[in-house]
Amino acid sequence: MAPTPPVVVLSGPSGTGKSTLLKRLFAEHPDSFGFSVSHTTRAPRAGETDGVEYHFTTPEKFQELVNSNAFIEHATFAGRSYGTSLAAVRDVTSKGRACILDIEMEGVKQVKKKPELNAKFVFVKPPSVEELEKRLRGRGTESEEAVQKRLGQALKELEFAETPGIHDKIIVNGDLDRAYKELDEYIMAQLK
Ligand SMILES: Nc1ncnc2c1ncn2[C@@H]1O[C@H](COP(=O)(O)OP(=O)(O)OP(=O)(O)O)[C@@H](O)[C@H]1O
Repeated sequence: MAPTPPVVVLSGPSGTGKSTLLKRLFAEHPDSFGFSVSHTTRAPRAGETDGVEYHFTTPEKFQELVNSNAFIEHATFAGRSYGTSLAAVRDVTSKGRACILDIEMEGVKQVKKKPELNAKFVFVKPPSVEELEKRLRGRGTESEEAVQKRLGQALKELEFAETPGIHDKIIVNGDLDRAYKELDEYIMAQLK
């Protein structure tokens, strides 16, 4: 039997380039990867379908899932809960695809406590905080207040990433092509 494909956790400050790198990875290897479908208590937006973008869930049902230890990581942002269930991860790996989790620091800490997942942890680092600020502004998706908030959080994430033994691979996303090559080589080696 083929071995179960790996779970790869990608984290790093907002604006560091995770989505950009992942988009390219998925495009270049269309059959190798999948994202797990998360649970959320937020309402579906127009065009969103239950079980596709998210598993839309009531707060009561979400709490039941927390209590039954169904989530490998979960968190609440702005009053809405989000979680990644083990079943959602296995849905991806059982199809022979590596499951990529794009999560933030608190989620990383929780997944770290699940050694049975055998996850690999990749951290995407900006070349400098100044460059990160430039990218966040350049993306043009955030208000000034949101940029400041994300930068404050980024400093915490960068400090956390210094903890020895947290990440299996740290990639500095300075030159995009070079960073992509490093990510591609590391992840493809995990798939062998
Ligand atoms: N190596 C790079 N050099 C210059 N600009 C980059 C590089 N990588 C990404 N960018 C740009 O930086 C901005 C932020 O990238 P992206 O949205 O991929 O970040 P992210 O880490 O996924 O952020 P979030 O966690 O908020 O979703 C984008 O405008 C993207 O085009």
